[in-house]
Amino acid sequence: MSHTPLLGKVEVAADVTAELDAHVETLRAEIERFDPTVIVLFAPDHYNGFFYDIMPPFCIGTAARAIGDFGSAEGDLSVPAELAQSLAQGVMDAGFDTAISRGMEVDHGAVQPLELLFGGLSTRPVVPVFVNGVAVPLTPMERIRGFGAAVGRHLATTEERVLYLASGGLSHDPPVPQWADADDQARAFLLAGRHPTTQARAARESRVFATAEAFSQGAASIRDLNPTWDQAFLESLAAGDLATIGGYDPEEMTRVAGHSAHEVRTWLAAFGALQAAGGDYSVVTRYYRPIREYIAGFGILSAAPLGSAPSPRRHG
Ligand SMILES: O=C(O)CCc1cccc(O)c1O
Ligand SMILES: [Fe+2]
Repeated sequence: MSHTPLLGKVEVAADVTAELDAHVETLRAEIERFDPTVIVLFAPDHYNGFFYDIMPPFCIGTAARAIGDFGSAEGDLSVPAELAQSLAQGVMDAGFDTAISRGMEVDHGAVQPLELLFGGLSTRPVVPVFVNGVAVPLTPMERIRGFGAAVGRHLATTEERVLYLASGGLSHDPPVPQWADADDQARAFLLAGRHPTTQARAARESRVFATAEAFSQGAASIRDLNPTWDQAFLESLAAGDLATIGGYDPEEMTRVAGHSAHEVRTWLAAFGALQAAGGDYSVVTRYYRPIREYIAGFGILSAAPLGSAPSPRRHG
């Protein structure tokens, strides 16, 4: 699912809020029926936990703490360390040289789906898997599918009932600084801006709120949402056609869907994992709406392996 730190913080038409809430509720019920023993959470980061001093394409956390940006929950995630470590070994054995962290810091990108779907940070065991979705250079999209598949193949050898959960995207272009056009101060932040002062954090959050306000009135300089691109992405995922998405060109993604559209990497990793672990899948819940107030093409797509889906909605 998409995330946005503006959720619940800015005004959106009541029917849109109701529709989004209803779909989150559907997902919640779906997950409750599935009753996962562990959640593998593919999440991006917005220069809160990962910076340019060391920016890996992937990182598996054996322990993690949420930093609490934009009023999101702060505190420890409940990470099954041994499982996370064996997962890291498994994907490395499969040829994906993942980074690991024994003290990962995560932001709203990881926390929002946990709060929405589980009511908090530590109600279920979670293995956080950072997927870089903002800091160029970016590894090819096909590599992300492969990485996800390695995760799925490894976990399929365990007794765990795994929920693969991805957070991010779809098309959106929030005001996250870019190295290429950043001034010295912004570069210092992008390089190693961990644990900002309260004032620095507040300034950053105000900038996002101001941009969202302008954007919803059609007056921001950020790239527009791209519902056509978003729907095509969801359609390929729904059809199990991960090869098409694996062939996306990152530069074109930036151009047509915004600098933060690369967060869809988390979705590709999760569906890659699901497909590798369980074979063909069918969609259970699908939702999409471009919501400018949230600076988000907001989507939800859930799926389960064919034959195991809890009351799947079939087409035709
Ligand atoms: O953390 C930041 O500064 C950017 C936050 C942000 C804003 C709008 C939509 C998003 O999906 C998002 O992540
Ligand atoms: Fe984001």
